[in-house]
Amino acid sequence: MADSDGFKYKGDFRIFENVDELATGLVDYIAEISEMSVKERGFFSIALSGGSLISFMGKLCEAPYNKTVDWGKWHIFWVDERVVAKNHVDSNYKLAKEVLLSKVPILPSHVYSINDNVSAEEAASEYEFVLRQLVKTRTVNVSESNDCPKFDLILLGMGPDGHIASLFPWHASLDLKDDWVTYITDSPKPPPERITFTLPVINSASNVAVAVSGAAKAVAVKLVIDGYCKESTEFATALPARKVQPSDGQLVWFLDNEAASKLDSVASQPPPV
Ligand SMILES: O=C(O)[C@H](O)[C@@H](O)[C@H](O)[C@H](O)COP(=O)(O)O
Repeated sequence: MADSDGFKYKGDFRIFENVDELATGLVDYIAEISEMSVKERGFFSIALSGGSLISFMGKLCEAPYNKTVDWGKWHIFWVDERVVAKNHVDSNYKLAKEVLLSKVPILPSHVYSINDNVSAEEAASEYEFVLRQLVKTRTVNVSESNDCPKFDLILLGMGPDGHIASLFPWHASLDLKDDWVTYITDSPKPPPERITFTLPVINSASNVAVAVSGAAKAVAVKLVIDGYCKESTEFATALPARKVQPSDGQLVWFLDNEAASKLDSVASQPPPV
């Protein structure tokens, strides 16, 4: 449905019976984009968020992916990171390392984690500097319409408030146009200090996937995809996830039945016989 300003939400969605099937669908898709990117560019640049998304990715360590994926070509980034030590329980890097990076042959020099020895502000500007170098060498592709990095794949989760990465509803960071990476010190989801890609970078990617599960997210999913929800007084336009609209790329949602349960297209299906 179009918003009052005529904005019409674009994106595909895939709905799965349960989180196990969602995880299989997601890793199949990641393996496919990886193969395509390596064929086209010789590299695969992938940016990860934190949260349950990473547990879904655990299936990449299993057959057939552990053998068929060209791990040596992967370059791994973080869409957002909590400003904590890399061995801290809140670190997105630590989670990805435990679930995936320590179990597959990704080259340590291709893992671009955030400097955990400096302030949030310094970490964000250092990370942007690193990205600029990698865009120059085209390890990360560049967008043709702006000078932003064009990641082969950006993976996002979504909170019940509609946040993605560390971009939260009504936060000034949502309006940044020129920065690639920014920092916040007031995250409503702990811990408070985080660094995050900005919307222009997320929306410049070739592919963006949002993986969401559970009934607690159903209202936000409905607001973002359908643009309204009778059970909520929130404005759909305020949800950061609704601002994820790749300008020249594909957006795919991976949902389990519970998260998708309020969508128009699902609610209008006849009940199974
Ligand atoms: O570091 C973070 O906190 C995240 O990157 C954040 O954006 C996360 O992806 C969502 O909050 C969904 O997390 P869950 O899937 O665990 O609910």
